[in-house]
Amino acid sequence: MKNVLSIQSHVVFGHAGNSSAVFPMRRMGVNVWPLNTVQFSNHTQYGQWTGCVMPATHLTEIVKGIAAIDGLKRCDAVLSGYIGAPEQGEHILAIVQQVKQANPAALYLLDPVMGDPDKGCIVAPGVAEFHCKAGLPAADIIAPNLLELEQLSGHRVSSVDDAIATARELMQRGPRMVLVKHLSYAGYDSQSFEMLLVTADGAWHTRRPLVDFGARQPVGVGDLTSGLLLVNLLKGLSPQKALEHVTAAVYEVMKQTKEAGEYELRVVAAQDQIALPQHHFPASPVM
Ligand SMILES: Nc1ncnc2c1ncn2[C@@H]1O[C@H](COP(=O)(O)OP(=O)(O)O)[C@@H](O)[C@H]1O
Ligand SMILES: Cc1ncc(COP(=O)(O)O)c(C=O)c1O
Ligand SMILES: [Mg+2]
Repeated sequence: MKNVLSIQSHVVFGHAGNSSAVFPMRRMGVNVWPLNTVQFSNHTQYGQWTGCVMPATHLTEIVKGIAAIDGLKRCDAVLSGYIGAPEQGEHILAIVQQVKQANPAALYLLDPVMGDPDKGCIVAPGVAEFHCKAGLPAADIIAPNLLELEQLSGHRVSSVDDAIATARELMQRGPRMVLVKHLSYAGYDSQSFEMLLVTADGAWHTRRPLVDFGARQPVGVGDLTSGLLLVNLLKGLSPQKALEHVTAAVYEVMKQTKEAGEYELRVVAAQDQIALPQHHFPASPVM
């Protein structure tokens, strides 16, 4: 069984950050060690929440405890997502180094959650800069959405070819794999939801049908997406197969959430379809 140290937000009510990704990752057969960067009542897209950001030293302290019982060598990957303050980012990078010292084969997947004021995703000042300057070079895999891809690269991205070139540009600075987890207006077709996975050797593209949520889009979709990608890779799937599973599994969750008339993701109800999706969306090689 693989072990993932998952460092992201925790919401008590609903699903975002670890509250979105941990259960599906476990359901896929991976052991998850959740380490929470914040504990909030609910995600920030409600416009109000209670709770607090953990002190950055808390993250290091917990990992120190795991090191003290000689547990770090069993860590196969670190996943990071929503962080509450840029200082937490520095502590996370030190944790990644420590894990890699204990297990040189460990992977680091960075989901550079940067916030999107239009969507109501609120992230502390300095976090986006942290991802661009320090996070990117330290990551083995990154999973930006289009907005995050543009911020990491410092330029607009307006087509699939552009997105591939930009992913490769970012790969010059560190990561060896880039998942563009929402191509948005850079995709081929505004009537479908598209993703792109880029490695040194290839690029694969998927599309799935849009589920109409109107203006109130569910939150935590990105966190679910990056968590499932990591699990698939740890389980030894090829990049192409990993992307196909993620595309279908997240679609099943979206579909069931819509059918139930819910706003919060139905990760528990859709667990069997996450494990064995009933839809298949091929990942087509690009170029
Ligand atoms: N099949 C789909 N149909 C409609 N909307 C989708 C579908 N899949 C994902 N979404 C929405 O697309 C957005 C994904 O945006 P993205 O920026 O990649 O992720 P996030 O903001 O969750 O990190 C989310 O708002 C999600 O609700
Ligand atoms: C607490 C918290 N964690 C994580 C996220 C990121 O969610 P998503 O997967 O939609 O990017 C958000 C977005 O608003 C959030 O409020
Ligand atoms: Mg996101």
